[in-house]
Amino acid sequence: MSENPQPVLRPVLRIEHLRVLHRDGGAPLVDGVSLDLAPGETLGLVGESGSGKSLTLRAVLGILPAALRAEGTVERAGARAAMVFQEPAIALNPTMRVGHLVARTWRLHHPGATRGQARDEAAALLERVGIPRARARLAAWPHELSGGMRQRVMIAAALATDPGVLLCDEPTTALDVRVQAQILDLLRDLVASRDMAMVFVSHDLAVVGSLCERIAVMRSGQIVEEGRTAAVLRAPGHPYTRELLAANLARRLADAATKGARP
Ligand SMILES: Nc1ncnc2c1ncn2[C@@H]1O[C@H](COP(=O)(O)OP(=O)(O)OP(=O)(O)O)[C@@H](O)[C@H]1O
Repeated sequence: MSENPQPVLRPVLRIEHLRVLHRDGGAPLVDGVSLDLAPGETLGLVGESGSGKSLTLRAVLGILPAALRAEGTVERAGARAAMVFQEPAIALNPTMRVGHLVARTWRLHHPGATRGQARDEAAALLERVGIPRARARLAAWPHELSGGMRQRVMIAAALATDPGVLLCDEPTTALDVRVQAQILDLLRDLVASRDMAMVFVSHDLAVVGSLCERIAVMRSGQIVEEGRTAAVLRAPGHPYTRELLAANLARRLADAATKGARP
């Protein structure tokens, strides 16, 4: 029988035995998380509120709150990581025009470039993330844009760093369902066209199911189950994953019933 081994790709992100702890002691908030991400791979990180998903992403990026510290290994193999946060209204600087934010971020990563080049790149990036009349919007303030457009600006700013890994922390939770779907389409398209890996934190298993090849389920700071998304959702091995699935299904059914009951 002939063997047909998969090429071994060097991971763009390797997390080993990551722990996040309070500086003044107590139980770890993230407790021994290990994950590998190949170039272009998509991983959904799910689990109930407080299970340690956001802190895992923040530890990868080195932006933990001052009261916390990380232990363990995070290797990025030269790939940059950029983060898209849940609430673009908070993450965006309200006193900076959106074009300036994107141009400035791009210029930080292209030191020899001129202001004019940075402006052109910013317009191209805003256009890439689906902002109509991008050049005219360079001068817009964040408050002049809708929530969905603001999240597109955040994604453009993340892309300006030319990341190998995009870390998304519930990037669509604050948006209405229609806009959510548009942003998910955009992320799907970006990951496919840029060979960018992505970690996508979400409560919503259906969203992860539609977006991510792999899934890791977190509970109390630990990964309790990990695998191909389709396999895990079809036949969850851990009781907690089954609970999460049941809770997700119940919520979806309740939402559908509420919508159906509207006059
Ligand atoms: N700055 C902080 N100081 C102390 N504890 C914190 C801090 N930030 C988060 N925590 C605690 O760490 C734990 C994990 O938080 P984290 O935000 O990673 O959870 P999460 O899984 O992302 O939850 P959610 O889905 O609600 O965003 C929680 O118990 C939280 O209360």
